[in-house]
Order: sequence, then C-alpha cells, then structure tokens
Amino acid sequence: MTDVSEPLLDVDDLEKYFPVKSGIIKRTSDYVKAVDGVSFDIDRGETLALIGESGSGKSTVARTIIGLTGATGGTVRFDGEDITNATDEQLARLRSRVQMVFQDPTSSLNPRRTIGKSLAVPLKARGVPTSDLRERVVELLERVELNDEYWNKYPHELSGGQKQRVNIARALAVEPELLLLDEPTSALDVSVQAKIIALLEDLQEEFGLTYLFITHDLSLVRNFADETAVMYLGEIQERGPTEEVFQRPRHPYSRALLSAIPVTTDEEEAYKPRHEPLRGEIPSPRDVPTGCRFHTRCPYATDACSADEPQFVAVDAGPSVRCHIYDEAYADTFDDVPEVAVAAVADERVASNTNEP
Ligand SMILES: Nc1ncnc2c1ncn2[C@@H]1O[C@H](COP(=O)(O)OP(=O)(O)OP(=O)(O)O)[C@@H](O)[C@H]1O
Repeated sequence: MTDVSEPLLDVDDLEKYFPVKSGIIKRTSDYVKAVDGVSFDIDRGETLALIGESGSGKSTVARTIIGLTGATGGTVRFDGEDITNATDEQLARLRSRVQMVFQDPTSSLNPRRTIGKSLAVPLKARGVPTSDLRERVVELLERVELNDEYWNKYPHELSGGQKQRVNIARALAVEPELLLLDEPTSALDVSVQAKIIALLEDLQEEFGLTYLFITHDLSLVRNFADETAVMYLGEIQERGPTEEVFQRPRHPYSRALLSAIPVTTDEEEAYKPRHEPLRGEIPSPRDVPTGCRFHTRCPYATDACSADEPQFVAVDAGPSVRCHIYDEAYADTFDDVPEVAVAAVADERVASNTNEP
C-alpha cells in the first residue's frame, strides 16, 4: 500500500558511467562519469530543480531514473519500489506513472500525425474505447489551454510553445504522478517560457503532480521549485530549500552560478559582493579532478581541497553543502580565507544595513 509520508522518488548514490572505447582495438579503458553518486528525494506534489552547467549530468540523472539508460550503481525507488535497472514489466508499469517532457518540442512529435492522433495513441494504449477517444483528446487539449481546433493540425502548423503544450498533454494522457521535465522551456522564447511554467504550476496544483525540473535557466527556478540541487561534474554540490539556496548560496560553485541573477533583497545584497564569477571551463567527466571536483575553479581552494573528497555538511540546519569550508574538521585550513559565505558574516551585514539611520 502507498505510504504517502514516504518520498515519491528516492534516488540514492546513483551512478552512471559511460564506457569510452579508445585505441585501435577499441578497448574500454576509460569512463565518462556522467553521474557519480547522486542522492535526493522528492515528496509528493513537490518540485525539485536540478541546476548546473551543461555537461554536469542533469539529463543523465533523469534518463537513468526512467530507464532510458541503465544505472551503473546506486538505487532509484519510486513510491517505495526499487526501479533501478527496471525489468520490461516494471518499465511498462512505470510509464503510466512517470513521464518525461524533453527540451525539443518538435522532435518529440511525429510530423506525419495530426495532434489528435498523437494524443489518441497513449489513450488507446490505456484501453480508452475508440468511441470516447475524441472527447478525451479534447479534454487533454483543454488541460493545456489549447482548443479543439488543434485536433486536425499537424506539428509544423504549431508554434514551439503550442508543440510543448501538446507534449505536456501527451505526458498527462496516462495520468502520471511524476513528470521529469528536462529543460522543457529552453527551446522557447522568453515570453512563452513563463506561460509554460505557469501552466505546469496550474497542472501541479490541479492534479497533485510531482516534478523533477531540469534547467540551466536559473530565473525560472526561484518561484517554481520547492527544493533546488546544484550539480557539478556528476555530483550534487548543494541541496536545500530553493529560497535558501537562492538567497544564500553557500557552495562556491552555487555562488558563482547564481551571481548572475539580479538581487532583490537586502540579505541578497549582503551576499552579493562575495559572489565570484565562474572561472575557466568545466573539466571533462572522463578526467575528474581529485578531492573536491570543483577545486580547479574555486577561488578558495586550499591543498586540502585537491587532496580529500568533501562530505556533505548541513549548514545552519539549512542546505547541505559538499565543501570543506563548512566542515569543522577543516576549519584551520581556511583561516586565510575570511571572505567565504559564512552565514553569520552576512547576518552582521544585514543587521548593520538595517540599523543605519
Ligand atoms: N550516451 C552517452 N555516451 C557517452 N557520454 C555521454 C552519453 N550521454 C551523456 N554523456 C556525457 O555525460 C556528461 C553529462 O551529460 P548530460 O547530458 O547528462 O549533462 P547535462 O547537465 O544534462 O547537460 P546539458 O544541459 O548540455 O544537457 C557529458 O559529458 C556528456 O557528454
């Protein structure tokens, strides 16, 4: 029986290594560590945003969850069931409860099928009688704010935003509980992006949907996601309530990533000078740096950072951060780096700003 107090999705230490064949006889000598020990969970009806630069492994996390690619290690539990490397029978059941919406709205639709037919396919597969199909398709179209005229249209007659609405309608056809949204708005104009996010919010409220929202567009995350996880080179570096992560990013990588976003409050202003722009390129996931994998780009890195792997540390009972700066065991190592985002320092700044006449 479903235990609603358990997270709907529970990902534990997930790994996905892609073998790389090299040399004349194409031996597997190397691995792309696309996902390397990722853990998070999402409660029912909640949204977790997975953010990070291109190549950090976000899409691979989603593809591994839904079984489009096999996991190398770790576990994925959906509604209490272990679905890691699911069997065909498990996958078939899973597809009626978990759906994915992809970035490119065009390639997900068959160009030779009308929208009506595209939406009828999953309904038919669920056993909806032919006589009811039209009515059910129109219902689906209405859910994504498209009228019944779209029944006879072909994908090329639709704008990008309309196509993405159809893709969302198709995902909803099976009445899923979890949607994996992989950059669902990245291919769309800015004005359309906001409308798709608003639609997803409405649908979540109406149907109690749970979302994993993958994006590199940070401006969309803040009002949409309950929790945010920041990925870098196959690992989550910081994870916590979205408001905390955005207002007070603790990990040097999160701070660099989020520094591009305009500040809106005094508290953010207090942190702002600390933000360091991101330096250099993300290293190859075939050749992951030792110790903390962000140390090659981190303005605060010390010898400890290249020598030891950081563990997750809960900061101020808020977000968890994988950074030596917050680990008491390394406190001495960072004596020379006072300008780190220690919450107390920013609190003082906020207080002194507030006290000014
Ligand atoms: N099938 C594959 N074979 C080999 N390497 C792969 C494969 N799929 C992904 N990768 C590699 O895994 C790493 C993570 O890719 P992934 O697409 O998950 O990142 P991402 O954060 O989603 O980036 P983007 O926003 O560009 O999609 C990249 O280095 C990518 O080249």
